[in-house]
Amino acid sequence: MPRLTLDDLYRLAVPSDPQVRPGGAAVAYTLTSAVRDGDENVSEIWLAAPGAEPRRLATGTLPRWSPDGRTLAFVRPVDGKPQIHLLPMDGGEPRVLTAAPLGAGAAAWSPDGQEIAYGGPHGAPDPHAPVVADRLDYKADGSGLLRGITMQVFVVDAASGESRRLTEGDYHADGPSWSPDGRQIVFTASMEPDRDLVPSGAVYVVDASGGEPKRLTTPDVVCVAAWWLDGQVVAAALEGGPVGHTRLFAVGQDRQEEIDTGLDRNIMIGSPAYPGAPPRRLDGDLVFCVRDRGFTHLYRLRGTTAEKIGDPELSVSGMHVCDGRLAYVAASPYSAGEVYLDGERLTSLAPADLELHVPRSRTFVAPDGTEVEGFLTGPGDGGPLLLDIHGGPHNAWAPVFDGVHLYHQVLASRGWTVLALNPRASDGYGEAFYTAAQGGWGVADAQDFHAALDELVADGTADPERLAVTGYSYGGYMTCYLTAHTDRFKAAIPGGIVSDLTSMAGTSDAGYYLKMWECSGDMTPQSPLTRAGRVTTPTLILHGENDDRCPVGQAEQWFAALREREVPVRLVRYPGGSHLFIVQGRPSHRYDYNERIIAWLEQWVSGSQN
Ligand SMILES: CSCC[C@H](NC=O)C(=O)N[C@@H](Cc1ccccc1)C(=O)O
Repeated sequence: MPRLTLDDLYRLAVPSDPQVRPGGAAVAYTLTSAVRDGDENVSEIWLAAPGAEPRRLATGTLPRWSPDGRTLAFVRPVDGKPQIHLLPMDGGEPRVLTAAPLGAGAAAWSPDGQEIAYGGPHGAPDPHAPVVADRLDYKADGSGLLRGITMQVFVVDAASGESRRLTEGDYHADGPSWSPDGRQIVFTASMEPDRDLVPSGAVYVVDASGGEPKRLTTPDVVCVAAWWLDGQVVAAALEGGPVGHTRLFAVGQDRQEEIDTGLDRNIMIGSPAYPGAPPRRLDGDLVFCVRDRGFTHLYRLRGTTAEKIGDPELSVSGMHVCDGRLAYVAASPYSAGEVYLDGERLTSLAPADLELHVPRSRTFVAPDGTEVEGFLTGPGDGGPLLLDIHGGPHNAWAPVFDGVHLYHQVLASRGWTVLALNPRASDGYGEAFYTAAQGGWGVADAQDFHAALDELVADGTADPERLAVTGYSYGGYMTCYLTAHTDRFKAAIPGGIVSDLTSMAGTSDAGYYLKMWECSGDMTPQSPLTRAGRVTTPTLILHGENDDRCPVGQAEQWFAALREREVPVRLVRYPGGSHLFIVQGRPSHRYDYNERIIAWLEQWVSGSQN
């Protein structure tokens, strides 16, 4: 069977956001593909049911069923702005419902199906006016300069399309969820004047007809989302600081109580580039996603006991429950994602005509006794090895096929072994592990990479003369950090990089968070630029030009520092690319990113040219 090539990027279709149809054994989901024509990612809404071929319903994203299951709301751009559309399931074309000047988010149906709440941007920005900032949160990766735009909650009449704004103020409010009687809506917002300096986020409740929102949660938790689940408001929140596991809380007036899952695991509610989904009720029990040693698994809380449900070899990226039926999207070593309903697979999206290399788990022990897990893809026969470092630093590699890092598969076919390591600070190994590099970026975790490489060299898995390193974001940071401390790598490819923590702290949209909580204390030993003079490794820097998380100046600084010392270095800038461009960006950029990694390795690592 043939092996994967980079052109398969244009053949992969990845499902997400499954939604169980009320009263029916069917699941709507979004299916996203990269399309060469127009160089765009196209998302469509599909419907899958047991015993039937999945069928395409419409182009769009964020499918949401009306309570009677007869109408499907979804989001699709009109004149460049996302608007909520309604698709009647008994026939007919979708009709556009909202005319939100800056666009609308996912639909939240009222329990009687008469109205829809949604979060959306609000404001009247003038692109030519001077941009005035009084707080640090004046920009956000993916959106750029906010120019006074805030997120607000709106309610639209599902019949007339008449819309009203429910929240108003100099704060961001989002994630509306209706009370079972349809009289109230909860949402999350951070209304503190110094919310850019103090981690904050609370659950508010407001009458659906309007009025002053009332705060429900107390300031000792930072709420990121809330849902009304069977008459109970449940919030996802952090306690005791902004770096740590997300937990679930039962929310009342002026109080919240942690829902004890008994698991030392991070609750995953889902966000761009991170797997997970909002928790749901299944026959009264709470079902939620957690990170679990690289995988994302589903758990069901029966009373006080959380039980893992579903196939532990699958890694879940989305989940939904309705009328006692559980749908999820999950990836395996052979598929970037399939849709399941009550454990039955409804789709066949895997590239079945390709033979994929399957990642193998392996644990390593760092000098201080910390155990770290990694996944090896490729022959492991003493040939070249590429160390790949994930972002976050609190993300994690999963031992499944993904449609982003296609170079893993191509390199494995060309004799490379790829090591995707989950060093300390990765998610899925407990909270102490998650926070183990706070204030010690590089200083604490560099040993994990060296320990793994030492073991793989010692046992003949990798050739010590043909080691290379790559990584994105935190992984780009660590690639710079490692090459500033060792010459063991023959090539390095940092992407979306962090090179200078001092300038990063003042220019990233998360710079203050980085300085105060991730790299607190003396940043000098943590900053790669401190030791740029030590670098000899030929380095290819790949960076999105519109990255507001790790601004392109980070790449420019590293490029200049290496070039002036005559280290072989190349900088590639991706026009319009945000921090997430390798996941969500133009297909041609994603292809190029993969292609350049392979070409740089083959140029600089001897004996690896094919
Ligand atoms: C409060 S969001 C900043 C952290 C975020 N974490 C999850 O991914 C993130 O974007 N991390 C970057 C690296 C980074 C960390 C802290 C501040 C700026 C950038 C990443 O994706 O690795």
